[in-house]
This record gives sequence, C-alpha cells and structure tokens, in this order.
Amino acid sequence: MPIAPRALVSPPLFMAADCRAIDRHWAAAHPTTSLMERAGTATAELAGTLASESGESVLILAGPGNNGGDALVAARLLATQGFRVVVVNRADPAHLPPDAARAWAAWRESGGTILADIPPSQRYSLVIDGLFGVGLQRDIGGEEARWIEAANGLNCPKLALDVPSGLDSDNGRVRGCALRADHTLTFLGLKPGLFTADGPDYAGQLHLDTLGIDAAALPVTPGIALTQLESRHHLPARRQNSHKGLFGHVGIVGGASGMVGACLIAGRAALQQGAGSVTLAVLDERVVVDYLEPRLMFAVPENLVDAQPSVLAIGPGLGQQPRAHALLETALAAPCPLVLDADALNLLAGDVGLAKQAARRTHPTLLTPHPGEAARLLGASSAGIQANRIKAAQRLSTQYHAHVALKGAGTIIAHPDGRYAISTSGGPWLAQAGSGDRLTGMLAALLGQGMDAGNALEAAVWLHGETASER
Ligand SMILES: NC(=O)C1=CN([C@@H]2O[C@H](COP(=O)(O)OP(=O)(O)OC[C@H]3O[C@@H](n4cnc5c(N)ncnc54)[C@H](O)[C@@H]3O)[C@@H](O)[C@H]2O)[C@@H](O)CC1
Ligand SMILES: [K+]
Repeated sequence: MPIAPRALVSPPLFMAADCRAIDRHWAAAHPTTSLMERAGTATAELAGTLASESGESVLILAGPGNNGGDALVAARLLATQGFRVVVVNRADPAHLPPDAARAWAAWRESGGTILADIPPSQRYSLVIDGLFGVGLQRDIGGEEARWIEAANGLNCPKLALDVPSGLDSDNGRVRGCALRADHTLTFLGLKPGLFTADGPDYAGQLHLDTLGIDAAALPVTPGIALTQLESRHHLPARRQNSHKGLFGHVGIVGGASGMVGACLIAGRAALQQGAGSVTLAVLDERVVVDYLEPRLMFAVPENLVDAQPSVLAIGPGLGQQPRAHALLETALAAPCPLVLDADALNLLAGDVGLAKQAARRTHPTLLTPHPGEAARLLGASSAGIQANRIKAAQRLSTQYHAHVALKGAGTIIAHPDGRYAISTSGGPWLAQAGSGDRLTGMLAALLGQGMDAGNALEAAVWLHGETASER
C-alpha cells in the first residue's frame, strides 16, 4: 500500500548505491522472491486509480534495466485487469538483467506485444515511465530523449516509477531531459533527488511503497527527509516561574547603510520566535529604534560582543567594508553559538585567515548560504553547487566544522558528523529579499533558547518554510 511521504516522521533517504546494496542482500537472502514482482504489483494498483476513465490505452515506456522490468510486470497485471496497454521498449532482451528478462518473457507469454517506438498521434489514459530509475548513468539522448519529450507533451496523467526518468536520484539534477511526472511511485525507500534541486518539479505527488520490507532491515543512512518536526526539535515547556534571561539574549550584527532592513527583519523574526531579548548592532548609526518593533534594542556594533550575548548572528545587510571585516573577526572569537549569513559568508570566502579562524571555533558555528554564497565559499560556480547540493553542503560543513543550511529548493542541512536532512517545507514563495534574514533571526532565537545547534538549524529551516507558506 503506498504511503504519502509527508505522513512519515524523518524517513531515511537512500542513495543509488544503498538501493543496489539492498537489492543484493535481498536477492542473496530470498532467491525465489522477486522484489520486481512486488514493484510491478504496486505500480498496477496505483496506475488503476490514476488512469483517466477515457478507456484509452495506458502507454508504458520501459527501459533496458530493472526499472523497465517493473514496468513490464505492471503491463502484464494491468492487461489482466482489462486495461488496454501499449508497451514501448527498444532494449535487446538478450541483454536485460535477470529479473527484467523474466518480466519481459512473462509479458510476451501472456500475449503482450512490445513496440520499438511510440505510436504516432494516439491518445492515452495514463503514461507509466519505466525508462530509467536509480541506474541512470549519463545524460539522456537519442530515442529515449525523444520519447520523454513526447510523453511530456501528452495530455494525460504521468506516473514515474521509482524516479522520473532523467532525474538523478542522488541529487535531483536533470540529466539531459527528464519526464515531468504527476505522480512518482518510489520503491523501498525515499531517494534524496526527489526532494531537492529539480526533483520536486519533476516528481509531482510522491508515493512510497516499501515492497513489504521492514524498515529495520534496511541499511542505516546518514540522510533524512525532514517532513515534520520531531521531539528533538521542540523547545522545552516554559515554566511559569520564568524570566527573559532564560530565553537568550540574541545579538545581530549587520545593517550597513542602505541595507538596514535586513537587520530589522532578522531582529523581528528572533523576537517572534521567542528570544528573551534582541539587540541589533546596526552599522548605520542613524538607526537607533524600530518603531514597529520597539522591543528591539540597539547597540554600537563594536560593543556588542562585550555585552556577552548568548548567541550572535552576523551578516544581514552587513556589507563588505573594512569595518564589517573587523566586526566579523571579533564575532568569530565570541564564546557563544554564531550564525554566519549573507555578507559574513562573502567576507569569509574572500579571506583565508578569517576562514581558518571560523574553522577553529570551539563554540557552535552555523552557516546559512544560498547557492551563490556557497559557490564563493567553495570556489565553485552556482551551477556546480546546484548539481550536487548535498555534497556541497557536506563539504562546507566539513571545511568549517559547522552546521550548514544550503538554501534553495529542498534546503539541505548538513552536520559536521556527516548526517544531513532535506527539508520538505517551504516553496518558491521564499525566493524573496528578506527571506534569509528572517531565517537567521529565527535560528538565533532557537539557539538562544538553548536548543542544540544541529536541531536548531533543522527546526528553524523547517519552521521558516512552514510559516512562510501560511502567509
Ligand atoms: N532493490 C532494488 O534496487 C529494486 C529495484 N527495482 C527497480 O530497479 C531499478 C534499478 O534498476 P537498474 O539498476 O537495472 O537501473 P535502471 O533500470 O534505472 O537503468 C539501468 C540501465 O539503463 C542504462 N542506462 C543508464 N543511463 C542511461 C542513459 N542515460 N541512456 C541510456 N541508457 C542508460 C544502463 O546501461 C542500464 O542498462 C530501480 O530504479 C527500481 O525501479 C525494483 O525492481 C524493486 C527493487
Ligand atoms: K522511471
């Protein structure tokens, strides 16, 4: 029975290599039970509910590997249920992997035919995409690319098996072209590429079928999909006998001339997220009060660290002038959790000495780059970062011994111990000036209230997306 991934708490994410390992272990332990038969059965069940009631054929695109095998099993079962089925596959049956070869033979024995191309100008009730799954190895070209483009142009629902063909299941990158699915039925476990970069645009609605394998039998992986908050992301209940000192004094450094708003947004967000008190160290001396949020305090930036905030954030609207550089140097020495955002990251990228100082910190450091800032920090291009967002976040985390949130579609949160999470909250409405400043403030507030740094970053990212979607 398919499960909606959003209903699961922090489900693990499986790379293609993990899937291959699961397959090998299963085959060794259960030589007579085929997971492909189960995948095909789950496909036929879901397809039966998705096909339009036009009575037109189901178009099944099958590829040269086991993804194609899943599709052939589904073809056989759908035909048995009375669906008209058109199967297109140009693989050489002599070169199919064993399970897929068996599925091919069973389909042929049941009287099924296999076409070498999509019949022209026909209408379909559903497309099932079984061209490529986790075995995609290179960019798609040639006939398969033509089929994918043709399928994308068809006016009927599209169901992708395991992952939309052309989408790299490890990182969400489109390799050449990819099928734009309305639904993706993924098998065994969730794949990271479904949640980040182009994945969400191509996968449509996600369904998971574990193929009857107990979660405890699957390998432990470092990645999770952050589909909702867990108890570790919750702040402890506040005692009645409380005072503001218990909930953190957040200091935020930034707001150079022309960019004061960034600092104000961060400060307001920190208060909304429950910080006991917030002091803004605004570089533009003309700003000494926020009339819309008069609870915010203001300090001379050079004096903020001496006021011993319990958490410091630096970057929103900071600019990159020498004064900003000096303030960052002071902030890096602060004996408290430190959030580095925006221009603080750009300054780090441009100064090896500062970068080394950041990496040597003993108190928690948290970085919240967008892909452009991550690219500058890693000496790469934004496209290079986007091509493998998980790796990029992990590299930054290792380099700076920091918890890192690489923002963007499917924000990646990477931790220094190698764990990572992909947040499923939020959406394109977050792509707006001021959005990152708000995240910085929310994060600082959670840190100030005593939440562990890694959990605070996950919670802030998730809440930031979730609350923004409510606006
Ligand atoms: N435990 C598992 O791993 C299970 C896997 N199953 C299915 O098996 C799939 C993985 O099967 P495979 O490892 O055979 O891989 P795929 O079926 O994803 O594709 C591999 C085949 O495609 C070819 N290929 C890769 N990239 C290509 C490109 N760009 N252009 C042309 N040809 C290309 C390869 O040479 C190989 O022949 C999963 O996605 C899933 O659908 C299911 O049967 C259930 C169990
Ligand atoms: K597929």
